[in-house]
Amino acid sequence: MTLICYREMALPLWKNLLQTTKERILQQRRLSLYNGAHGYEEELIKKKLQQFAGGSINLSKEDNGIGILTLNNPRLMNAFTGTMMVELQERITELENWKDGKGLIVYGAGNTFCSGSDLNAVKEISNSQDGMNMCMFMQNTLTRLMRLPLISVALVQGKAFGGGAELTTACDFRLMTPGSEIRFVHKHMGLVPGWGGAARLVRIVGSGAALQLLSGTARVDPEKALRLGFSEQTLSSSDETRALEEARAWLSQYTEGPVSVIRAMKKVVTAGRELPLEDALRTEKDIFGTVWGGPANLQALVRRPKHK
Ligand SMILES: CCC(=O)SCCNC(=O)CCNC(=O)[C@H](O)C(C)(C)COP(=O)(O)OP(=O)(O)OC[C@H]1O[C@@H](n2cnc3c(N)ncnc32)[C@H](O)[C@@H]1OP(=O)(O)O
Repeated sequence: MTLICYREMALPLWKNLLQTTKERILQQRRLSLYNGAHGYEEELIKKKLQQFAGGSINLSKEDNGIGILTLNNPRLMNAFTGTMMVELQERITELENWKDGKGLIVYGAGNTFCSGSDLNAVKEISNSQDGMNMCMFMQNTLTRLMRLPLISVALVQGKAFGGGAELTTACDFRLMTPGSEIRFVHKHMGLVPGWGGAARLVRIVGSGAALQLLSGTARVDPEKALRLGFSEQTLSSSDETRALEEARAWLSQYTEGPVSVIRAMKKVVTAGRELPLEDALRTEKDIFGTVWGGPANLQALVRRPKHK
């Protein structure tokens, strides 16, 4: 009798768990670009990447709704090892499931951003199948980062080279510290960007400037980045703790306010940025429906604020 009751209680729980897991996988597929239909073999490349260990990607979630994502491999100027690529994907999944999140700062440990992919690992996966799978793996992950309902900013200290430069373009904004440098060095490696960096760069600075930065492997210092509209601001300090504090303060101007509204704001902009106009308008209507008559809206109607 007890056994039957226990089974009856446990069954809906299992069903619920299965349903949630299924929904999560479906949501990840929707937010990603590539799947098996594109010849993408995720499990194969993950297994390969796990062989190149080192460093870590750390995430801390603060009470103010700001997440801090740290690239942590200072011995190699925060170059992306294989396990760091896999960990980045895991942290992005965590951020997708963080319902209280409003903002994200991406930065590198040890006063430098990231020197791109780990050249030791790259040498070992230089065949075409691994290269294509790694490219699709990183594009999927960085596209999901770009589509997070969080306002994201790359805090660039020291150097952001190659894949590190590409990563900065997956954030909504970039802040640079004095003496820092972003550089798409791919041409020197006989490559073009493959983590989605070229497509995103064109949308940020325009096709002419993007072509110059890529084909000239130009050094982008804070002044040049400001001129190009690539960076929002040059911070006053290049000290890690103080720069992080400044980045937090800068981001807070935009994350201040109710979670539901901030997240909805990022979603309407993502739709506007990515979809054809009519689809973007319909998406905006749907997202509007999630905040209209919601708690923040009703409270504002009671307060009747004057926007002086
Ligand atoms: C997606 C496509 C890509 O990302 S392709 C990779 C593009 N990136 C690169 O080619 C960066 C190559 N590295 C460099 O140009 C220099 O190391 C830079 C980043 C300018 C730093 O110079 P510097 O401050 O003098 O330090 P360093 O050269 O002594 O470097 C310290 C240790 O870090 C290592 N390191 C650096 N970058 C990488 C990398 N991408 N992959 C693997 N290791 C890297 C250096 O080799 C050096 O290590 P070690 O002390 O010699 O053992």
